[in-house]
Amino acid sequence: MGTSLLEGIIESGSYSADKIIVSDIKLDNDKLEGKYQGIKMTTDNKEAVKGVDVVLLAVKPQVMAAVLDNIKNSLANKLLITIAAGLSLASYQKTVPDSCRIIRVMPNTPSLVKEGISAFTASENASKEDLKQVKSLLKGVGEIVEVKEELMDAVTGLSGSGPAYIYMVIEALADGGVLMGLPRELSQKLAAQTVLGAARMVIETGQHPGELKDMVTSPGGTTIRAVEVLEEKGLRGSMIQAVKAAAERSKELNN
Ligand SMILES: NC(=O)C1=CN([C@@H]2O[C@H](COP(=O)(O)OP(=O)(O)OC[C@H]3O[C@@H](n4cnc5c(N)ncnc54)[C@H](O)[C@@H]3O)[C@@H](O)[C@H]2O)C=CC1
Ligand SMILES: O=C(O)[C@@H]1CCC=N1
Repeated sequence: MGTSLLEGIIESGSYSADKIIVSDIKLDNDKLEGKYQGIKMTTDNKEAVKGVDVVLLAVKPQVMAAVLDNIKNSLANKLLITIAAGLSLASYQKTVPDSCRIIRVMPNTPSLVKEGISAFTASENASKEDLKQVKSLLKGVGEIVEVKEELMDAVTGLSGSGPAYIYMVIEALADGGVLMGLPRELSQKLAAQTVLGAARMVIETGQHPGELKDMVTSPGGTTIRAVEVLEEKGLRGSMIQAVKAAAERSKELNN
């Protein structure tokens, strides 16, 4: 996820590569350094955060405590942005200096192609400038919305993890096309563009998805036969339960 954000941020022009230091214990130096002139790479988190104004943490929730403990002495007066699922603002505040402002963000991987959506929530000591900064950083990679912290687990279950559910839908649609005789490549193209087009219809017309579904569904036609199958097999119930399961897992990660 860190790489998706990094590449989206640089390519959208939100930040130039020569202002960024990437720290990762497993660095793929050649790849990023070759691609983005001036970007600095290190495996030393402590070194990386020393002279900067903004620190963005993109490690797994399970290693966050160790990473924070290692860098906490360099976080005074800095803006800390974290994209870790589940971890509350309070869980960081236990470790970082009081003067450190924290913004918790839940992005998603389509940020890589500037079609992401990120939700964020900020600590009380975050300034208007901090909010502006995070918005300008993330707006280059897609939509951005501010939410109350108690909604972050639900956001994680929906838009954070959601791209995976939709990739499964696209893969399954393509399999269906292949089953009915379409070549794989054509089938995948038809599937992906259908998902993209349907999403655009919801966003651009503002119509209820049920109403848009009805527009496709001719009486006695092909679509209603498929809708009957999807209802029998529990597509909508499965999606609702999937979002719930992921949101509950997000909550568990804070324990
Ligand atoms: N993958 C996704 O779609 C999303 C992930 N997130 C959050 O992003 C974070 C990263 O998740 P992924 O990108 O999926 O995991 P990942 O395993 O692909 O990336 C984590 C990176 O952290 C590095 N790393 C591990 N320990 C480190 C340490 N001590 N110091 C410096 N670097 C270290 C790893 O080498 C790796 O490159 C998680 O907190 C996750 O909850 C948030 C939204 C979406
Ligand atoms: O699977 C995960 O835990 C991360 C958080 C949201 C998307 N991926």
